[in-house]
Amino acid sequence: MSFSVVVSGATGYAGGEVLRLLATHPEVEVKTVAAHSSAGQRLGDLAPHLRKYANLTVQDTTVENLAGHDVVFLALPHGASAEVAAQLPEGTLVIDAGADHRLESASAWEKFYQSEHAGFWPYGLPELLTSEGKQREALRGASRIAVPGCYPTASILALNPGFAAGLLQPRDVVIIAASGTSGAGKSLKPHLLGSEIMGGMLPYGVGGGHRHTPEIEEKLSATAGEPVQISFTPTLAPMPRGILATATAKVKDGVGEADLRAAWESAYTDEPFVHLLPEGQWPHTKSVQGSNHAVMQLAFDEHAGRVIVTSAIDNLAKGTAGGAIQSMNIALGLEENLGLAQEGLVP
Ligand SMILES: NC(=O)C1=CN([C@@H]2O[C@H](COP(=O)(O)OP(=O)(O)OC[C@H]3O[C@@H](n4cnc5c(N)ncnc54)[C@H](OP(=O)(O)O)[C@@H]3O)[C@@H](O)[C@H]2O)C=CC1
Ligand SMILES: CC(=O)N[C@@H](CCC(=O)OP(=O)(O)O)C(=O)O
Repeated sequence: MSFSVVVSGATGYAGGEVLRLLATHPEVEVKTVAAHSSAGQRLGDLAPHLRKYANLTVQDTTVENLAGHDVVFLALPHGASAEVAAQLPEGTLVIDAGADHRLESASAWEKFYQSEHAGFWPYGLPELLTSEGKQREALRGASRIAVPGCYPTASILALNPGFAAGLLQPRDVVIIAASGTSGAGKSLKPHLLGSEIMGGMLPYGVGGGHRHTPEIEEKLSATAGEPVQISFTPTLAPMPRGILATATAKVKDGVGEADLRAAWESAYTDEPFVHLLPEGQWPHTKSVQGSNHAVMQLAFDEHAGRVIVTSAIDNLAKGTAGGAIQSMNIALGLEENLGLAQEGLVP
């Protein structure tokens, strides 16, 4: 049996990546693609790389066009998914790549998104260690899933094992992450003009203002069982895809390198897509490009009393579309790695 799927936001980077990965998925059939301003056009004229779906005509994102499928992927701008999602049948699996249902805290949502909170769905990060075990269990049979943001995926995976094992201090956590330009979506943005971003790097959202700050804090706090406070700085890197996050936290008294390594190893050793690299190897964004894998390495800086964890993901794969499909597989009771067999694209 195959599951019928509609991808809304199909003409965007995230929706396009969902389609690219689903093209090799043996248990689903993409029946409908939808978007907004490009409705009525042939997908092949807008996204020629998606050959399998070239002859599908882009539909408008309406409840009527989305209903009637087993699975609905929403890859729309923030704020655009909540209203349509609320009108879809309970039995439909709805997977939202946008932010609308990621935050449990209504006040954090209102502060960072300046709009009404739409509610909270199970968080689509299967490897997250929670007080009730791995988040994977909360996704089994779920009918609504909120896919994490790309920076939160890289950052939370980097620090979660240390908080789950009670090894890290909850204050003075610093995360600096570099993202490829596709993280900003396909619409024209003045700070992303090719001639200015190629060959150079710049920070943005500096000083605690980036909307991924509350998302990272909320999930790490739930794991730690106490409020975790982070300072997060994103930067733009001259590459189309990829995130390299460097996260550092002070360790608790008496914690050493062996404790840290044991915690990260035990968190990820059985995970199909998240890996602590062998000692001495450090993550490279190229090695996960196009794949659903996340790779990381840690070091203990004894002088500073801090653990330093560097993690790499592809923002469009594990950071969005890959994570969304992995979560779909779990929710539907399929093998978790279906449609996600791609290795990294090197060089
Ligand atoms: N890019 C990334 O790395 C990541 C993105 N995400 C999230 O995925 C979502 C999509 O991002 P991304 O693909 O980058 O964005 P893009 O700008 O590349 O694409 C946006 C898509 O949404 C459609 N769209 C725009 N406005 C509306 C609307 N009002 N109603 C319905 N459809 C609309 C567009 O259709 P049309 O072209 O026809 O107007 C297009 O298909 C966002 O919520 C983003 O936060 C999450 C993690 C990472
Ligand atoms: C480079 C870049 O601009 N990145 C985006 C993050 C994209 C993403 O994953 O986050 P959301 O799903 O929350 O939009 C940004 O900083 O806004």
